[in-house]
Amino acid sequence: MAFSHISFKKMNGLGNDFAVLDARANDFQLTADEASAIANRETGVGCDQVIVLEPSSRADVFMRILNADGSEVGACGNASRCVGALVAAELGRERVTIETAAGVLDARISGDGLVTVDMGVPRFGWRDIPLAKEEPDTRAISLAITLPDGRVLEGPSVANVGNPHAIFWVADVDAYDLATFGGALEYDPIFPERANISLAEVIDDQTVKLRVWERGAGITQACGTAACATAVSAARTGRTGRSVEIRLPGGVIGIEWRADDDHILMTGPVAHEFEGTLTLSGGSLTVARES
Ligand SMILES: N[C@@H](CCC[C@H](N)C(=O)O)C(=O)O
Repeated sequence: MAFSHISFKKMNGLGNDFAVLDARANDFQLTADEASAIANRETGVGCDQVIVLEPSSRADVFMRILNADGSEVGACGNASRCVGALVAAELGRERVTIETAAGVLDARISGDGLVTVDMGVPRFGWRDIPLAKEEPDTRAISLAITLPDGRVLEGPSVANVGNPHAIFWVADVDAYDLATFGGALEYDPIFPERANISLAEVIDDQTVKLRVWERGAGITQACGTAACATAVSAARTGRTGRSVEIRLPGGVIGIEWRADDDHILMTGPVAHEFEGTLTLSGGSLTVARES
């Protein structure tokens, strides 16, 4: 590791949890192995993603996102809300901007403790997802998967909202054990950069129930970008309107796919868990929890 002591904050968005490290004043780079060690729930801080805050010349902060397996990615909806809340509190403002590898996001804090992030415009072209081969209609691609119990999942919608998502529409999301087959779908050859895999059930034209297997992290309590990708895919396929409530195991995210400019507005809560210090000594990581 390129650091010996660094403080962290443990936060979550609807149970999707993060170790947030601050490299703005104290410059360091994490390797994939170091991020995995921090994410380890037995020996590290324990989290789905490691978030590193860095200086930005285009926004109030740059947010680097590393999955629990160490892979670096372009977007994380729940972490965007957490970082938005942190930086807004630091600056004493209600609106802040966050640069990510996928672009600059605008975050707004409302008086009710919720944070709204403009997640930008979704992309649906097969090269944008990306997919390994041309698919003429990304509202339902030609992928079909036979599950170990013989049932078939087919025709997922796909979308890129800064990261790749595949959404399988089913009648009952609880009738499937996503943990047993999510990993194989994440690595299906149709997804050259792997993908986040969701099962989605339409409750009514304003409500969708969602379970997510996250690329690089496995099953999580909530995934903000999956909520965005699901909402836009639901609207695109005529399953819902453009304003929906996405119900995840960890709670509810509100999504509005704005008609004026196609930007996705994601609204949800953030939570502070505890703070602490990471120390590297003799090549091993120790975690001291301070509050
Ligand atoms: N939990 C996040 C998504 C994190 C990245 C994702 N696993 C990927 O690899 O694309 C969210 O709330 O969006």
